Amino acid sequence: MSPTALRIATRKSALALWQAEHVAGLLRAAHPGLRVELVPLSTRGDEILDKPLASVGGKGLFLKELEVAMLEGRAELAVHSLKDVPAELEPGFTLPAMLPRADAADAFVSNDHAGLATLPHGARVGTSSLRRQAQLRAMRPDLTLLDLRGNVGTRLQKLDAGHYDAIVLACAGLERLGLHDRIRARLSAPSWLPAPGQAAIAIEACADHAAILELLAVLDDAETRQAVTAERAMNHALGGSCTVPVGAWCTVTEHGLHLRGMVGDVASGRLLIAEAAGDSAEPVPLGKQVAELLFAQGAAAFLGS
Ligand SMILES: NCc1[nH]cc(CCC(=O)O)c1CC(=O)O
Repeated sequence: MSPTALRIATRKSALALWQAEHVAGLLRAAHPGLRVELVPLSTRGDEILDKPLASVGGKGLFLKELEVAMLEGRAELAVHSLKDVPAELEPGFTLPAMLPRADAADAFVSNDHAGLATLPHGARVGTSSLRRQAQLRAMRPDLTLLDLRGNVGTRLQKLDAGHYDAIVLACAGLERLGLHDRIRARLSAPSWLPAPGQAAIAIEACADHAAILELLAVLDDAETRQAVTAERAMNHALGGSCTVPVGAWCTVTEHGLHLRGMVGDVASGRLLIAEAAGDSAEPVPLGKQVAELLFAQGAAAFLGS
């Protein structure tokens, strides 16, 4: 029997609520008559704001409460930014849909400066992402890198309050929040790599609820899934945590997939970069291949902890 209503577990940040509303609208349009509502929840990842994410347990913090809500029957699905979803899901869960990807570039955001290249010597740049820190170090060893956590609105407020000369955010998040005007410059591939899965919205559900999975799967975008599956497979093969600076960018063309991957070191600003092409039906082997190429360049020394 097909469900008549779906409840979407979501975090309460403006970006999370926008994404959950977006999915709700798509589900209502795809399934006329289906009732869809939001179940906003607090997660530990949202509550712990004073420490770098990597030191308090990583990405899973943002998912846990939403997964518990699904297990307890308070929601049928959860909506996430795929980049916040760990390489390996908790047992019993699956990602039945990934929406078409938005702009995966990062955004250079500043009130006083047009781009990274024209920042004055020693300028203060805010980001707690190790991937962003390592790439900033590589391009501009002179910069002062400062931690910056919180949701998108909080980060912009801290910039506007003068705590930083510039900050780095995801273009996709700014665009979804109607903040496109804050993007001073795009930091984009191939010279700057996004996080695995950046700019893709994922739907998570219990793996054994076949009727629900069927309703959700209509929103899946095959090309996005191929690309982000390759990126996430690479990340997983590298150890798949957010305690290491890892970037990945996979493009999909008529000729197949092309994956470029990066492992970096924040202290030295050294970046290892590898790339390979593969068949669009085989994204996981491609991700593993690029991870192997990075290991062949010495990635293990960057990952060791
Ligand atoms: N880490 C928080 C987060 N998770 C997803 C996005 C942006 C949207 C996306 O990548 O889909 C952001 C904000 C940011 O990095 O600026």
